[in-house]
Amino acid sequence: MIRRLYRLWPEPRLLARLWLLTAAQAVLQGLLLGLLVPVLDAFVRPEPDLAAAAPWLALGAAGAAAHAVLGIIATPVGFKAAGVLAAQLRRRLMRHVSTLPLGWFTAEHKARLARAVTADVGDTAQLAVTVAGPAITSTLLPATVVAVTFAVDWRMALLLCTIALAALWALRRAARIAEIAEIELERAAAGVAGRAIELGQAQPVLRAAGHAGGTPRMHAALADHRETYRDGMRRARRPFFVYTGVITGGFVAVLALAAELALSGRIGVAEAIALLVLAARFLEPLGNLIDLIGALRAMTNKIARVEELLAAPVLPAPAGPVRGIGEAGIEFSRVGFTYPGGGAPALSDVSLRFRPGTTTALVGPSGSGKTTVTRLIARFFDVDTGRVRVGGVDVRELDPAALLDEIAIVFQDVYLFDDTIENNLRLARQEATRGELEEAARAARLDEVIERLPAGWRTRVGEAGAQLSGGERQRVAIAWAVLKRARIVLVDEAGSALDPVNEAAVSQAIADLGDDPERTVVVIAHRPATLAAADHVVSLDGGRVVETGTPEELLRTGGAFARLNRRYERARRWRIAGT
Ligand SMILES: Nc1ncnc2c1ncn2[C@@H]1O[C@H](COP(=O)(O)OP(=O)(O)OP(=O)(O)O)[C@@H](O)[C@H]1O
Repeated sequence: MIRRLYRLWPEPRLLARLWLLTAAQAVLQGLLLGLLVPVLDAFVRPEPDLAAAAPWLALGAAGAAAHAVLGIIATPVGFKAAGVLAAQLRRRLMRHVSTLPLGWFTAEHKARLARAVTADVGDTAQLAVTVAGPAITSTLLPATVVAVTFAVDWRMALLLCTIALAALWALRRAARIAEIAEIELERAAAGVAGRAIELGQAQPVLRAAGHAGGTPRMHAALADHRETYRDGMRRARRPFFVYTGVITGGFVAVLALAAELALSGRIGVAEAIALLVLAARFLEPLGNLIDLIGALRAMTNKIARVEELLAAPVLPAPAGPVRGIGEAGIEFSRVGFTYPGGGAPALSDVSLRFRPGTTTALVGPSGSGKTTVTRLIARFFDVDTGRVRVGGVDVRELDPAALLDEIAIVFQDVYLFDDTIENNLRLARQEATRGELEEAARAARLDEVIERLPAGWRTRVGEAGAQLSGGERQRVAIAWAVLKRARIVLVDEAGSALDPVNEAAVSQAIADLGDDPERTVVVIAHRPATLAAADHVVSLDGGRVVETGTPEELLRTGGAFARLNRRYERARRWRIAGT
């Protein structure tokens, strides 16, 4: 455990210093107890001999002073450690996560990351100080006391060893049960958390259905958590009693042996008293271990969760990465790809070309592979077979940062930071001038939105951009693309049901992006306006390309695209009739 903790920290020096200080204090305390024997021997005589005791007392005083100095040094290190260690581990985790493929960031992984960065890292650092330290004391102090006892009486030392072995056996059982209980409680807590999120998100539906106070699933999750907690406590009781039994029984055995040795004259009174004090200082910290074991096991599980995140594989880095591309053309050559853990291939034998200065619309039924095409361009994942080239260079040979510099992604649900609209835009290019900001806003049709906002450019957009509508957030993302001068823009229109004003503005802004002769635009198209403005259409089905061509060509051939277009037209007529 100590080794695992040590390996976890990128700069473990502080941790090592703290533990070394704790260990030194524990060993020193044990050795100081050994001085009791000559001191008591000098005092428990018919004529107490102060002169014989004096050097031992002086040594004891020096040892106690050294112990106090160690304590003075260790206290600020301990206070500082938890915060510094948590910050170090968070930095390590964030550094690792920032090198993971973007495809790793699924909802489940994001939730795990949030939990690790907040709770697990903080708790582990806290426990490394508040639990690992006392655990070191509770192990090293008894070990030193046993060594010292050997110097006084080997029989008592052997008895202490036997008690320690029995205690270790009981402790291991208690630890196993505590670990299982912690994992089960964690599972039950995750269930409650999931239901709580559901309760928050589905409030309108739940209120309409008369379940505002919680769904049966929520109550079941709470009951499960309660029962799991009780069950864990029930199961932990037995090994706890066994352990305290070993410690209490050990104390009785120590008393009996000391009495027997003293009464039979094999040891003197001074040694008997010293042995009893040593045994008490042996049993007390050993007894504390049972209280620490639950926390130590909880720490093991937390460490395991952080380690799992740190073990997530990064994308292979090229030996000599290409740092830039000449032009922004994209080419898929016989690409095959299956998602990690996925069953059927998401793309099979896909060959495509996206030329600079063009806008290509990707169309096809749900699950046909449209999103996957855009993800492979941005190297969220690596292909299984074939190649994806950007500017003629295999994306696996490109420096990942250089590739992402060229790309802007306009998702269906754009995430904005809780800051002003200006600062959000500046994320694309920090040093952009006011003129450049305004030009990007105009190109993205964001200028008309900013004019309407109460504080203009200085309006705060709220948590995740909640003060803006979905279409307005998409306009910010398009402005990012312009400001970043991204030569490749990937747009996902899927699922973004916009009002007609926003829809027209966003479609027009996307169409304008494609007018730049150096820019390659790929749109997962769901709007007739986008389809009409596209230079090319790629129609996918079941992970394969079924049609490519200009919209006019594909309309003439009457295939999948023509059918899709007819559906869009019908939907548009319904809307016009309905409005
Ligand atoms: N992260 C993932 N893990 C496993 N399988 C996935 C993942 N994402 C997509 N898939 C699968 O890959 C296939 C292609 O999915 P993709 O998202 O590319 O389709 P799509 O055409 O964009 O669909 P939609 O229009 O519904 O977004 C589908 O079978 C889908 O279930």
